[in-house]
Amino acid sequence: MELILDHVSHSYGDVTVLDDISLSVGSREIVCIVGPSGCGKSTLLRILGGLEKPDGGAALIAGDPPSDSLNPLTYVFQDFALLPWRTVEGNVSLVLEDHGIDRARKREIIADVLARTKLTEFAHAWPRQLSGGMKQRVAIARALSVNPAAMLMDEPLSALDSQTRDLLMDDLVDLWGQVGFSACYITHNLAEAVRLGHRIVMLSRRPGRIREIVEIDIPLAERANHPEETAAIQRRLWEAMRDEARAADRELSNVA
Ligand SMILES: Nc1ncnc2c1ncn2[C@@H]1O[C@H](COP(=O)(O)OP(=O)(O)OP(=O)(O)O)[C@@H](O)[C@H]1O
Repeated sequence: MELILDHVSHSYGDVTVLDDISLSVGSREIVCIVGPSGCGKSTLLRILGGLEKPDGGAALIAGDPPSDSLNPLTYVFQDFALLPWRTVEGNVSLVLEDHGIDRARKREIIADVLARTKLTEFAHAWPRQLSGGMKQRVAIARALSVNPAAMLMDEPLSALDSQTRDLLMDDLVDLWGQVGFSACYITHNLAEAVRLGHRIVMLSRRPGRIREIVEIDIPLAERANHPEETAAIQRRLWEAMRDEARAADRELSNVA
C-alpha cells in the first residue's frame, strides 16, 4: 500500500499553509518530513491520514493494506496519548476492541507487540509508573497491534530527553528490521531524520513547499556505523534549512 499526496495545497482562512505538495510513502518505507516551525508538517500528516480534507489536490491510497490489518493507518503522537486508568496491556487492548477478535487471538497479538517493543514485563504496569520513553513504547506497541499499513508519527520522540530519544531510535530501527513498518514521520530533529528516514522531505517555511527530497541509501541498521556520512547529510540539511528556520522563528515571535 502506498500513501500519496497529489499536488496538495491547504489554507486556514487567508493563511496558505501548504502549497502544491506531492509525495508518497511506499511499503516498508520511512519518510521523514522536516521543516521550520509552522510550515505545515502536522497539517500534512492530518491530510495524509484523511483527518483533514485539502483545499486543493488529493490524498490517495494506492493498493491494499495487509490482509490482516485491522486499521490501515494509525497515529503516534508526541504526548503518548495513553489512558491513565488502563494498564500497559489495557492501553494496547483498547484498539483491538470492536474488531470481532476472540480473546485468545487478542492475547496473542498483545503478547507479540509487547515483546517486540520490550514491554513484556511491564504488561500490568500503569502509565504513571512508566518513564517517558516507556510510555512512548506503549504508544508504538498500540499502533503496531492493529498491523497498520502505515504509521503516521507526529514528533514521537520530541518530548523525550536526548538519551531516551537515542535509545528509542535504536528500538525503532530494530522494530523496522523485524516488522518492516511504513511511516510518515514528522520531526524537528535532523539527527532523528537522518537516523530513521529512508527519504527525508524538506519543506520550506510557510507556505510549506517541497524544497528538497534526500534519499539515504545506507541501510537503517548500519547508519550508527557511518557517523561521518550521516553527520555530513545532517550538516547539509541544516545549511539548507538554517536561514528559513531563523526567518520562521522571527515570524512566529512577531505574531506573539
Ligand atoms: N485548525 C487550524 N486552524 C487554523 N490555523 C491552523 C490550524 N492548524 C494549524 N494552523 C496553522 O497552520 C500553520 C501550520 O501549522 P502546523 O501545525 O501544520 O505546522 P508545523 O510545521 O507542524 O508546526 P510546528 O513545527 O511548530 O509543530 C500554523 O501557522 C498554525 O498556526
